[in-house]
Amino acid sequence: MAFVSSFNAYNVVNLAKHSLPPKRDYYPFSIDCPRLTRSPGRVKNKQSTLVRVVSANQDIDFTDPEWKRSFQDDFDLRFNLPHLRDVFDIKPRPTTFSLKNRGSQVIDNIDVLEDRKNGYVNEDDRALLRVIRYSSPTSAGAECIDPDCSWVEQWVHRAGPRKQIYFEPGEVKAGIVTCGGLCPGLNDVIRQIVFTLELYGVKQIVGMQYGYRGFFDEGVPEIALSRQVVQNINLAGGSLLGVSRGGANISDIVDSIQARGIDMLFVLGGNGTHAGANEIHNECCRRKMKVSVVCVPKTIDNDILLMDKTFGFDTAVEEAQRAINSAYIEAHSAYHGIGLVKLMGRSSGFIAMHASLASGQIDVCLIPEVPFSLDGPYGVLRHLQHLIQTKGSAVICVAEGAGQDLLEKSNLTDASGNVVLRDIGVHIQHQIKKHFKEIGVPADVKYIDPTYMIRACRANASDAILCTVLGQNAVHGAFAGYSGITVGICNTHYVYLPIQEVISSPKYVDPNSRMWHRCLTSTGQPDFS
Ligand SMILES: Nc1ncnc2c1ncn2[C@@H]1O[C@H](COP(=O)(O)OP(=O)(O)OP(=O)(O)O)[C@@H](O)[C@H]1O
Ligand SMILES: O=P(O)(O)OC[C@H]1O[C@](O)(CO)[C@@H](O)[C@@H]1O
Ligand SMILES: [Mg+2]
Repeated sequence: MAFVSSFNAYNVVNLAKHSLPPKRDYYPFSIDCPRLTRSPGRVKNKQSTLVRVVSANQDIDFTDPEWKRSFQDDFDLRFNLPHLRDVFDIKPRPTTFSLKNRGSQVIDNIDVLEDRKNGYVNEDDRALLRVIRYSSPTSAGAECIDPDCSWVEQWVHRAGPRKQIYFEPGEVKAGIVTCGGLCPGLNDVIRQIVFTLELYGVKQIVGMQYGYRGFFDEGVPEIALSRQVVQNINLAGGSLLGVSRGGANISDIVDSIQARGIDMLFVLGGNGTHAGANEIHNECCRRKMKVSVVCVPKTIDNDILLMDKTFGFDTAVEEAQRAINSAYIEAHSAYHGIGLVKLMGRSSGFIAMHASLASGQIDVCLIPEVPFSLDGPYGVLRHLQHLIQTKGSAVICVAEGAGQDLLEKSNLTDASGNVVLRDIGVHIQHQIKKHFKEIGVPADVKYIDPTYMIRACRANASDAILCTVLGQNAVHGAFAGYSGITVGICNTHYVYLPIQEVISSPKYVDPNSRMWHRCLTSTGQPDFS
């Protein structure tokens, strides 16, 4: 077979350690991981004031007529996808994925098939990351690179099946792992990954149980996955494989990957999981293991950079409607009723903002990105007083990460190192009761905390489609030979992004964005700062 010349060499030391049969995928040459280590940052403009920018961390001289070209070159380098070819001297073979192929059939001569009907994506295809041309930095939500906010094209790699692949499907062992908190759609993604792997002709697919723990806890064995096993898992919420936080020792995980002979690892998780997956990718690279590590971003918080949205978010927002609607009915039916709903969102207020917008029943939306006071003439409590006087009732939606500065600082962290937040919902509830008691006005406060109800449910239709496409593209990305990448949706197009580019920080609601402005227009709330 015309395939991958240097796969026949292996790393004898590592293999001996785990008493494995020799595999073709360990490569003894000393080639360093070539990935750039730059991260997004801020650029100084010529007046030396800091402009909010989309990317790049070097100083740019905007008086240089070539600055835009340098910026774009730098951008292209950063968004270039890490590929197994960067480390291994490998050659591709024609893909076994064909829309005319149904798994069992081996395609000997791909050229006889019509490419267009198979839907292959060219390696050089790109999607535009930013699509708005702002005429001024003062435009709502403007993300500017230079002081004039000029138009700079930023292209990222298009996701999809390639005509050439870098693995022999019959020899591949693929692993899937789900980490972090639950999220609607995890099962849909697992299911599509399995389906698509089988379409390529992969026979060995395993699920690692309970997140990264599954790699090192001998009490939780890997489980074999097949179309039959995953056929109906999308009908329920949760994760077939289980999830967990903490305990990610990268060296142990990579030892385990090596010992199990995993060639492709699909990692479903949020920011923390992505950081772990990137380290796994780098460690595999350092050990010269030919393993493709591909992430699928999972978080109801929608806080992953550069993406339109993450799967599970839509469902969470939809589920949050039920809580908001109940709070509204309670508040509306009571004399001086005040409904309060706390929604998830550790660092970002996307769920609270979108749920408020969707319900149309919220009078006050509080998110982590926008500071507020409870007390004083411009505080939330005075506004509630006004709402009770004028409307007779009020409904508040607060994100869990909002107003943490009003509470005692928390020194606790969870197993993954995330700060355990103080309960802003309980605090606001107490403050409202106290305030109305002090001013001698009756208020009937009803507090609803639907926290786990909005994520322990089955994906809705829009998330189910998103999960399907992301799961398929994750497999296409691995077969295309990429590693250390994640798959996302940018401006409605599906793309591959280097993990490193999406983990530099959580994505936040921009208080200057049109969406936040729309939310304020909808609630009619004033500025509480
Ligand atoms: N910086 C990091 N480097 C390596 N591993 C990490 C890092 N941060 C977190 N992890 C590991 O990734 C896994 C998931 O992390 P975490 O609990 O933060 O969830 P997450 O992926 O951010 O998802 P969620 O959106 O539910 O918070 C854990 O096993 C954790 O130990
Ligand atoms: O209680 P757990 O499982 O740690 O999850 C809570 C966290 O999950 C998240 O929704 C992220 O998935 C955060 O907003 C929230 O703080
Ligand atoms: Mg996280």
